[in-house]
Amino acid sequence: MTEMTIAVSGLSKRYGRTPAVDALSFTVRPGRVTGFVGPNGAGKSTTMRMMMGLDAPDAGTALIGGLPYRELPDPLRVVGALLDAEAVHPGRRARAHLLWQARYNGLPVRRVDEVLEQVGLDPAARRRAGGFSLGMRQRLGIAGALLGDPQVLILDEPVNGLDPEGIRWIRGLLRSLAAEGRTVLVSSHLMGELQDTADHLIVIGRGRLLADTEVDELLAAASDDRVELRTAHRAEAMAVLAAEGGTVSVLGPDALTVTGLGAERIAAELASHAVPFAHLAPHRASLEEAYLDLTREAADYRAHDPAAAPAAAASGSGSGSGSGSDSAEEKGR
Ligand SMILES: Nc1ncnc2c1ncn2[C@@H]1O[C@H](COP(=O)(O)OP(=O)(O)OP(=O)(O)O)[C@@H](O)[C@H]1O
Repeated sequence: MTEMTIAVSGLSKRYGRTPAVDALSFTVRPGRVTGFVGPNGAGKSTTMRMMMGLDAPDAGTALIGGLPYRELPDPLRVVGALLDAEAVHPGRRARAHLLWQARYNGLPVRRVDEVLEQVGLDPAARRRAGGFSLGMRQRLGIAGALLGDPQVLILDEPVNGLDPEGIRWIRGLLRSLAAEGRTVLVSSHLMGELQDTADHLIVIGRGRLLADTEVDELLAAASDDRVELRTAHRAEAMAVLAAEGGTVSVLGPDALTVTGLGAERIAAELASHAVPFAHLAPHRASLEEAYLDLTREAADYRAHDPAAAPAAAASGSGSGSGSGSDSAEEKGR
């Protein structure tokens, strides 16, 4: 079977004078969940629409299994997409909507009941989509994407509107689709949403690539050697660890962070000075922190550009450690 990658190369699109997507290149591979992240207005939806042949690029290509979407011989069996959950006619019943989609695209009708069950909408199959909650409409859109049993899934903000049970469900679904060897691209403007879902991340800002990275690598790079320590004997612990060359800062009444000494060394020093402690663990950065580190310099740059206010606001909380000398903008080139 052809390897069903999504290959984006030099992709660009402007709306008037605004570049929505700017010379973007990346590859989405099978067998893993790839998160597509960036603040509101970063260009995720525009990129996905170009992948699906719904918008024409000004330059560059977006190929699925080596072909533009419009040249795929049997597109719905190759790619399933959720681009706009509001696209269902409100008067149409869920099952009738999927039946129409299946018949129109020459897909087996039995798939309709299979996908309704897969997304947990079978009890609502005969209800009109107009009465659905946003979460139910998302599930119906995902059912439509799965109808052709496609190798490639392109889902724009599928978590939007889902309740906690729904979020857990979609995580499981995406992970199992990837485990079956499918190519899964899922966008979100919230990094945290993808923390337990994505294996790989494509991060964009203002239409440009900021990072193309394994989630684990990004987290490791952002986690540095900070160790969190809880002890009721804060002053003694600070004295011992500072004397050993650690940099200690106070997090709370009984909480410290220590850099410059590993967790094992800290445990050994505290034990040898008979300072009791309750908790000692290496700090593990959240995806949100890693993302802020990654976009900080790009955000500083954007803060001087009034046209970029939404992107700057979305990534400008300013917490965390310095991001070193190579800027996120440079990494993207
Ligand atoms: N049809 C359009 N006409 C004019 N401008 C558009 C159109 N579609 C998108 N844009 C602009 O292109 C830029 C990228 O928008 P896009 O919707 O692709 O971003 P996004 O990353 O998907 O954002 P969100 O997270 O808000 O969905 C934005 O500046 C947006 O205003």
